[in-house]
Amino acid sequence: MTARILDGRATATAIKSELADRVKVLTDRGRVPGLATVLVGDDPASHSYVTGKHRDCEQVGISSIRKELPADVSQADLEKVIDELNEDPACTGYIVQLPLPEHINTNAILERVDPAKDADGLHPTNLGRLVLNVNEPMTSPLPCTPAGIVELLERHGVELKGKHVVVVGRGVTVGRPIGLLLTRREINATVTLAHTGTQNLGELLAQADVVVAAAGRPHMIRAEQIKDGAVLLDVGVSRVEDPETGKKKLTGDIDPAAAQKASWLSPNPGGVGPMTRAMLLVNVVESCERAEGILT
Ligand SMILES: Nc1nc2c(c(=O)[nH]1)N[C@@H](CN(C=O)c1ccc(C(=O)N[C@@H](CCC(=O)O)C(=O)O)cc1)CN2
Repeated sequence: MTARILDGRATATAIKSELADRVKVLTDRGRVPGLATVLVGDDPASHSYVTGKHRDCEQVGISSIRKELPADVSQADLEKVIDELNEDPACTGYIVQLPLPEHINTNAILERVDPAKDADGLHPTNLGRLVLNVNEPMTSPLPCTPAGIVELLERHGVELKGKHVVVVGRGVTVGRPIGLLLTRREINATVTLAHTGTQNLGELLAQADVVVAAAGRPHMIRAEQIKDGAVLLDVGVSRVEDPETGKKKLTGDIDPAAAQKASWLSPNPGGVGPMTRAMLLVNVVESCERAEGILT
């Protein structure tokens, strides 16, 4: 068996085309969606993700604002930028690119974002709504990567109902929130959250119908660990030196040989990453639609 590809690039392109029509409706009514990004420091990967977010905005007609701060910015100065964005009417939603430098209290920053402008769905109020399941119908943004994974599977017709999903990784952007989403009644999966401290990971993987690998450990999930026909979502990303070229290349958490045993695989790059970006745009558009009374 060779896995079929969960094509995140093509799916994200389709979502962006649908969003462009919705943005036109909003702008025709005088409500222009505007995404701001806050980037601290000069990490090349974070720079490239933020650049991609602005490019996506341009493609669908969302205006965008870019705030860049030095790596040694103080907590107080960063909070000032957050306060300005909370007040800026041109910014209808924004994100603070993660990770932030170690001297910054990340949770305090996430908590300072106006929950109504939280385009990442990572404010405690919005995560709390996910926990309480008050989000049905959608009244607040979902974290982008978990929402992107669900959308990617749905658009490829992969059923999650009754399936055992093993999530590897407990980060705030993927591992922790995805279980809350997948165990909702309308999705109805059973979720085990594993992480780098899990002692019987092998046993859990052998039982998994679906594996969400989000630990950021290159090729940690191997073919011999997974069940025949498992669905594999490769989320974690590391930059590893290619022995042939000596250059750094993107490497996911799943060993490519696992594709021979899986039924579906999201490649990395080209799988969940583009979906994360597409769902960010969805959050921005939906918050404007809610404000306009189009989405209830
Ligand atoms: N505030 C946030 N910070 C971070 C998030 C997040 O959702 N919100 N997630 C990640 C980074 N991220 C978005 O910010 C992100 C990562 C990867 C991609 C992506 O499209 N990757 C491409 C490959 C890109 C490359 O070639 O370098 C792919 O997978 O095909 C998009 C967004 C951590 N921080």
